[in-house]
Amino acid sequence: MDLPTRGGTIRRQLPNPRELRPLLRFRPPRLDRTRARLERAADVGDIRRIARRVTPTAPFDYTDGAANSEETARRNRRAFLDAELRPTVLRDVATVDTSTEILGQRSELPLGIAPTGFTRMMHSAGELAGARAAGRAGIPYALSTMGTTSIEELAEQVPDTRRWFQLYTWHDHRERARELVDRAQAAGYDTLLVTADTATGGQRHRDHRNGMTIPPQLTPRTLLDASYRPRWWIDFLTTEPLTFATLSSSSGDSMGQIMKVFDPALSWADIAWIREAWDGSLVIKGIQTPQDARRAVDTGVDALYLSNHGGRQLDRAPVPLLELPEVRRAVGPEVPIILDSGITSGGDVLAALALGADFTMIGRAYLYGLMAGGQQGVERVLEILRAEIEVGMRLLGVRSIAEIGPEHARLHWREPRA
Ligand SMILES: Cc1cc2nc3c(=O)[nH]c(=O)nc-3n(C[C@H](O)[C@H](O)[C@H](O)COP(=O)(O)O)c2cc1C
Ligand SMILES: O=C(O)C(=O)c1ccccc1
Repeated sequence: MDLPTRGGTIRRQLPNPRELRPLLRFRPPRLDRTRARLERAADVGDIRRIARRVTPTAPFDYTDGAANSEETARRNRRAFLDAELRPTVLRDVATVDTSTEILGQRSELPLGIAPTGFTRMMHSAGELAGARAAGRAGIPYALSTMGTTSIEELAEQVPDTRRWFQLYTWHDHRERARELVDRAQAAGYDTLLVTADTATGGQRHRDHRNGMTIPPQLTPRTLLDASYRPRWWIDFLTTEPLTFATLSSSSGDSMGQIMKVFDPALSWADIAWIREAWDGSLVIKGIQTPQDARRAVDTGVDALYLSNHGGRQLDRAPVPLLELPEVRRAVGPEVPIILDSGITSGGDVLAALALGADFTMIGRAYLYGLMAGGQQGVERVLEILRAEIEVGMRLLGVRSIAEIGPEHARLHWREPRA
């Protein structure tokens, strides 16, 4: 074959068939299909598509969905996409350091794994997979009160991962909250996140429509779905039944019933006794306005966690990224701010840091990885985000997380029309 080039042509020799023979004898080792699929995924969106293919509709929708109109989850994403990243060029970014410090300890990335309930329903590897992947990446992992691995087992199995514990309190069961706090303390969790945006459960319409129950059940309705995803069901039915970090049992309850367990009477007065009961760092998760941010600081928390629960609670709630600059102004430069809701890329993380956050968390992004490929899937998500953060830092012209400042992002890529 002759290829035209500027200087003339290059004659390409066709190979002698005899030389091809050794190639034909070569048998590639059987590739691990999951790993190959994960490797081909370029971003978290690709990982989500794999997750959707291999996970039954009900658990996928529980994870992917949000409250009511789901508009809050869309706004969370839109705010990140509308943010503009503003480079400072010619800064010698030959070496960049993605690590930072949060609540007194180093984290290799400005990012942690957010607490999620029912994690062994997304994939049988569940919380242990998330915590192991976090440990390998050198970032913190938060266990939910509604997790499906006990406080003690997680600590025992994954002792080297930095562990945070997220607290939900139950109606009429305040003493149980105290017991959980004591257990988390005894098991070496260093930070307590008290979730404040869950006075009651959000209304998740996808769960209602799917007739979702905990645990998922094989009904005529789910059988067809199961025929497309037999691997998930085999896995689910042959591994340890769902037990909870803290609940005694759950047997076929609908999401609507489960959402009734939350304690609507939880108030600011409770933060004071929790502060007394807990020796480690204390964080209120689910702060959504500058006013509440100031109030939280006044009660003596160690950090604020700005979150609308990924749009899963109050529909049309404020978008954390959009509130962030005003919250930062309200509380001053010293109070650490952790932010989540809508983060799916390294660029999202950098935008949050530039606009005033110190640290970020991911919920769905890591769960897509978990559904797509267990621990390997979470590791792939963290690797994708790590690479995006590193490339993003170089292109922004910063060598360290501390160098990221307000000059590096604007909330809207063009001024909103007047
Ligand atoms: C499936 C799922 C379960 C969750 N369970 C909890 C929980 O038990 N406790 C809690 O405080 N937040 C929970 N969250 C909220 C996350 O901690 C986090 O705030 C949210 O996922 C962030 O938004 P993102 O998914 O867009 O990253 C859950 C989120 C998801 C997606
Ligand atoms: O789904 C959630 O967002 C959540 O916080 C939760 C977790 C477990 C049970 C109920 C709600």
